[in-house]
Amino acid sequence: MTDDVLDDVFAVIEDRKAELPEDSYTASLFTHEKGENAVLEKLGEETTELLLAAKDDDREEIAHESADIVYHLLVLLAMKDMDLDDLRDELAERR
Ligand SMILES: N=c1c2ncn([C@@H]3O[C@H](COP(=O)(O)OP(=O)(O)OP(=O)(O)O)[C@@H](O)[C@H]3O)c2ncn1[C@@H]1O[C@H](COP(=O)(O)O)[C@@H](O)[C@H]1O
Repeated sequence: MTDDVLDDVFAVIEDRKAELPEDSYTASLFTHEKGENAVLEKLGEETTELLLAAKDDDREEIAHESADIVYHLLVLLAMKDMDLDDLRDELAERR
C-alpha cells in the first residue's frame, strides 16, 4: 500500500496482468480476445454516463462514473505497456 490510491490500483492492475488469476475482472480484460475492445467500449459508455450525471448535477454519480473511467483508463495504460508516470509526465509538461 502507498499513500496514493491511484498507485495502489495501478499496482493491482499490473499484478493481475502478470498473474492472470481466473476470478479477476481485470485479468479477464487482459486474456479475452476482445479485451482491448471491451476496455474502449467501457470508456465510451462511462464517458456518456459521466456526461449525463454532470448534466443532472448528481455528484455521487459523477464520482462513481469518474472512478469507472479512471480504472479502465489505467487498464488501458497497462495494456499499452505504459504507466502512471507517462500520465504524470504529460501533465507536468503542460504546466
Ligand atoms: N476499480 C475497479 C473497477 N471499476 C469497475 N470495475 C468493474 O468493471 C466492470 C464493469 O463496470 P461497469 O461500470 O460496467 O459496472 P457497473 O458499475 O455495474 O455499471 P454502471 O452502474 O456504471 O452502469 C464491473 O465488473 C466492475 O466490477 C472494476 N474492477 C476492478 N477495480 C479495481 O481493480 C482491483 C482488482 O479487481 P479484480 O481484477 O476484479 O480482482 C479491485 O480491487 C479494484 O481496486
